[in-house]
Amino acid sequence: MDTAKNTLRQRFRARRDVLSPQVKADADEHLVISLANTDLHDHFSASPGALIAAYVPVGTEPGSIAVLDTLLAGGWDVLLPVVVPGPPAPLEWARYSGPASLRTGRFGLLEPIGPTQAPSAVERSDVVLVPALAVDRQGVRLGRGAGYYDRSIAGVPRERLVAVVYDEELVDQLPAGPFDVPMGWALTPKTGFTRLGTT
Ligand SMILES: Nc1nc2c(c(=O)[nH]1)N(C=O)[C@@H](CNc1ccc(C(=O)N[C@@H](CCC(=O)O)C(=O)O)cc1)CN2
Ligand SMILES: Nc1ncnc2c1ncn2[C@@H]1O[C@H](COP(=O)(O)OP(=O)(O)OP(=O)(O)O)[C@@H](O)[C@H]1O
Repeated sequence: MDTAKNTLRQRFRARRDVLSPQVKADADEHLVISLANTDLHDHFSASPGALIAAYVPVGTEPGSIAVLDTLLAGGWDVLLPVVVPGPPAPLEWARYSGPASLRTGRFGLLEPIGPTQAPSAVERSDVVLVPALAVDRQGVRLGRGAGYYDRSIAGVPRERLVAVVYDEELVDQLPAGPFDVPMGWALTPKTGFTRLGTT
């Protein structure tokens, strides 16, 4: 199972590695539009002022700081993950209050400088945007392979969990592992929100 997942990770990574800056920028712009429009409120029945857990994209991960700023401008409270020292453990969380509030943390990831909140903070979120390399139509998500998110989101209702991927990374089937937490939605640049696991 792990070999199968690792082979798939390499394959999806290789595709991201050759994304042109223009394609990436267009995709990020579309994500901003999806999140700025009413989709979020329609799908999650959460009003501005509600809490959304997001992530700061690195490399060719879909999304941008502009996505985070769009959420802030829309009145959302935004939480970002903080990786704690040591072996993989549940993520801690801290509030995003703008690009100046970020500093480089573990693995070169940007993290908020403000006070951190316990891992359970994510369970108060109305929406959780989860980074992924791919997701399938049943909701099985392929992540980086360290298990940080699977350790962190098991207590979040599925219908609040959104895997953010490029359109080609929403696929028919991925191998599922025992700890995989199923996603309720995919968010892709071209299609916006797609409900997962309902057929
Ligand atoms: N933008 C973003 N933030 C995120 C995640 C993510 O996938 N994307 N995570 C999703 O889980 C968590 C961090 N998970 C990570 C897991 C492994 C590595 C990584 O690069 N590991 C290297 C070892 C680097 C080192 O030891 O210094 C490796 O595996 O080779 C980075 C982040 C939380 N924040
Ligand atoms: N809740 C958990 N408790 C203990 N081990 C876990 C848990 N979740 C995942 N793991 C372990 O972490 C490793 C990576 O898991 P998996 O392949 O599901 O990662 P992933 O979902 O791709 O990564 P991530 O969640 O970091 O994006 C595996 O060895 C898995 O057994």
